[in-house]
Amino acid sequence: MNVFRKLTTMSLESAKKIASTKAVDDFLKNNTVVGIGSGSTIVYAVERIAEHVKNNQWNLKFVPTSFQAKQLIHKYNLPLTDLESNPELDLCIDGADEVDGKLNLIKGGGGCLLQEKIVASCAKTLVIVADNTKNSTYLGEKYKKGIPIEVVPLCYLPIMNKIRNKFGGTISLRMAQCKAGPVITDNGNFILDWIHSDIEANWEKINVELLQIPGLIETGLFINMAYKAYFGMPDGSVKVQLNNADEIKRNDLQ
Ligand SMILES: O=C[C@H](O)[C@H](O)[C@H](O)COP(=O)(O)O
Repeated sequence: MNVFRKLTTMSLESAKKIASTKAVDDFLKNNTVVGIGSGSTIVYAVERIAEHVKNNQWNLKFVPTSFQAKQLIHKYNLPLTDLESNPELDLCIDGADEVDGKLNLIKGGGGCLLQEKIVASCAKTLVIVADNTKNSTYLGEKYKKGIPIEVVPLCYLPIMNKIRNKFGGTISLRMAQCKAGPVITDNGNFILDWIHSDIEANWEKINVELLQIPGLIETGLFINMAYKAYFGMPDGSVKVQLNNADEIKRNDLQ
């Protein structure tokens, strides 16, 4: 492996780890219900959570946002629960593909956006952990693969046409890497990736309009949902970004 490439990869992984460690140390409390996000960064958060549970004998329960998250919860022998037993969560920790200046997010690069958004919406506080490459001014500045959109398989093509005709941009059906055909989500659906590179885009309005399309289940636009984001920086520090919007839930200030 090229040495430069190896060093870059290592520093990104360590950036994910320091962000996750600090977020967990700041937000995890005893006797709470916690949502566990999906992706590569959340792995470090769960590692840290498992240390707290073991060292402090904490009584916590965990709601997964994907098959992967459920496996992580099992791997560390953490107590698993669901939204039927625990419809209200104290905290949800998750990664993101991009975080803009207002803490709006693009999520779903790993195809897990639907359950992630449901679980986050049931939590008092959503905290995001990421490496510094995810920190941007506007959505689409850094993450170039487009907005992930989960759709019912039978209408993926009309939905692609409707989005293209109404909003422009380019849109594609996400194809699997080790299987012939499309990616199938944990919910049995397809994912579209929509590239719309207007830096002035009103994502809140677009998100509402997208959700009007029959068969379009959910978007990877998480608008005004995150309270705080932790970014691991190349110098080993952690940058913390806060959502100052009045309506955002903030259980660390209570
Ligand atoms: O569908 C995947 C999720 O939204 C992830 O949280 C997101 O893609 C970030 O993943 P990673 O931490 O691997 O960059």
